[in-house]
Amino acid sequence: MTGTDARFVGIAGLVEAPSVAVVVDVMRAFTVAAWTFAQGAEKIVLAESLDDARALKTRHPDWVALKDGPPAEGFDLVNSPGVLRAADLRGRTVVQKTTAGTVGALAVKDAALVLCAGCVVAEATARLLRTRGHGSVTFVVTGEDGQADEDLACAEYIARRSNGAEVDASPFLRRAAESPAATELAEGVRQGTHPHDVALCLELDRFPFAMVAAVEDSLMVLRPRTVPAQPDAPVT
Ligand SMILES: O=C(O)[C@H](CS(=O)(=O)O)OP(=O)(O)O
Ligand SMILES: [Mg+2]
Repeated sequence: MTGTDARFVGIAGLVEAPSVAVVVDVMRAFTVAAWTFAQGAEKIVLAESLDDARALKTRHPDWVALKDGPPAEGFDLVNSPGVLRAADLRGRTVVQKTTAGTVGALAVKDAALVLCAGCVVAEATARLLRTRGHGSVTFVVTGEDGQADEDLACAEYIARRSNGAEVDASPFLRRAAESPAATELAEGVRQGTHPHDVALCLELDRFPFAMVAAVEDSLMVLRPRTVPAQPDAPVT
């Protein structure tokens, strides 16, 4: 492969399953997912609906159910990295349902490779794309019908890094910091928040792993995948 041929689409713009999809949700689903793994979770089941999430929790009482918005009966956690980083999730399975991120990942469940990403796993995601040598990558910009600038900026940054280009991250992070989503989180418009959420969502490369989603026993399951630093080394 000589480089990534990137296209950027909103969820509604997905007409057919791409071969390789990078689903981006900076604020907050995939920042939360990364923190979930950092806190020890084994896997995340991406739920199709709130009812599905509740049903999974009922069937597996030891699983941890998480949704966006305010705390709700039947759910253990909210979609907030500031809240998540205080949780002990060692060995746990987490069920996640959010408005944008999880919907985007489920929309590309038939793709050959699905990565879920935010700023906190940007370089690991780009490295995985480089090491696997895929030529054509569809970046799913999950927020605001594909217009969310925090997601688009992150997607554009990962696309450039996946080609091995030296990229100054600051303008991309500035766009994310100045996005409507960041303002809504900072001003308390969104619910189920923590004061550090925006800052945590903007921590570039906080984690060394990428996140790969795949269908397992008819559920869409997200797992961390550590990617070797050397561009040509095999993926673990
Ligand atoms: O939790 C979030 O930040 C959003 C939901 S909302 O915009 O606050 O209602 O969900 P996400 O899927 O993480 O973008
Ligand atoms: Mg979002």
